[in-house]
Amino acid sequence: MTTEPSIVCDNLVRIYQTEGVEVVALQGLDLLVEPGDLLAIVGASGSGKSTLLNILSGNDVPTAGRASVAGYDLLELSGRRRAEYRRDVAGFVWQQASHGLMPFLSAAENVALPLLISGVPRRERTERAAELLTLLDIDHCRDHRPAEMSGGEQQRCAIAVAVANRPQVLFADEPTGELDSTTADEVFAALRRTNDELGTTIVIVTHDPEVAEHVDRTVAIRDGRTASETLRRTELTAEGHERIVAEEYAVLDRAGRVQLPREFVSTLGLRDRVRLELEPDHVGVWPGAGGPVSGSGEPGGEEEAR
Ligand SMILES: Nc1ncnc2c1ncn2[C@@H]1O[C@H](COP(=O)(O)OP(=O)(O)OP(=O)(O)O)[C@@H](O)[C@H]1O
Repeated sequence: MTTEPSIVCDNLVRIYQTEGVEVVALQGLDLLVEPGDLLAIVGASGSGKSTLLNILSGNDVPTAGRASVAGYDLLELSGRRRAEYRRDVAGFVWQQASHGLMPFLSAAENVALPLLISGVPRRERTERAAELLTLLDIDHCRDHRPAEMSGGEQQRCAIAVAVANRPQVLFADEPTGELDSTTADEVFAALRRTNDELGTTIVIVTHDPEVAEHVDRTVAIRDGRTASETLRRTELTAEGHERIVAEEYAVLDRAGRVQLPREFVSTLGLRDRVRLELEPDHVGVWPGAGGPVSGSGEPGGEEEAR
C-alpha cells in the first residue's frame, strides 16, 4: 500500500475571466487526503466546490498551485494520461445516477462494462459485478435496467460502476442531492461500506452539512479556501459504551492564515483588525479596540480602549 497521500492540493488558485471581470473561485486552497480516507467537502453555493471538483477530475487546470491524485500531476495530464486517469485511477459518481449508467443495460451489465473496456476476461467481469452488487446491497437488481430501479438503487449501482476498475479514489458530487433523507442515508452507508471493504479513498462533495454524520473527516470550504475541519471518532465511555465525538478545527494554511468561524466574528463584533496575544499554549484573539493590555493576559483591559 502506498504511503503517499491520495490527494494533494497545494495553494490552488482558480481565477475565471468573464468579460473583463475576474472571479477568484479558489484562493489558495490546501488539502491533503490520505489513502483510505472517507472525507466530505462541504460548502455553500459559490464556495468553489465545483471548481475544485473540475480540477480534481482533470477537466480544468488551476491558474496557480499544484494538484495531484494518486501520484498523477493534474497540471501535466496529456490526452492519454488523462484517459488513463479517468479510467483506472479516479472514479466518479454524479448527483444524477443516470450520468454513470447505460439505460439499456442491466445493473450487472452496467457494472461489468468498465471491466469489458479494460479488457478483463468475461468470467472475472461476471464475478466482480456480482461481488459489487452484493457489497452495495442491490443483488436483487442484477437483471434490472436503471429505469426499473429506485433512485437509491440507481445511485448504489452507479457507485458499483465507478469502483469496478478498482480506482484509488472515488469522487462523489452531491450523490444524495436528488434523494429523500432515508434513501440518502442508505447511499452514505453504501459509500462507507465501499470505503471499509475496498479501501477506496472517497471524497464526497456536497452543500449538505448532514454528511458530517456519515464520514470521519469533514472539510468546510468558504470563499475558495479550506476554512475548518471536523474530525469524528468513536471513544469508549467509563461505562464501556461507545460514544461519537466530533471536534471542529480551524485550518492553518502554510502562510499562517486561519479563518475564524462566522459566528465567532459576529459574536465578538470582530472587524478590520484584531489583537493577538501569544500564550504558552494558545493564541488569544481580541477585538482591535478592546484587547488586553500588553502582558496582562486578560482580555478586554480598559487601557486598550484608549
Ligand atoms: N465558468 C465560470 N466563469 C466565471 N465565474 C465562475 C465560473 N464558474 C464558477 N464561477 C464563479 O466561481 C465561484 C465558485 O463557483 P463554484 O461553481 O465552484 O461554486 P460551488 O460551491 O460549486 O457552488 P454550487 O454549489 O452552487 O454549485 C462563484 O462565484 C461562481 O460564480
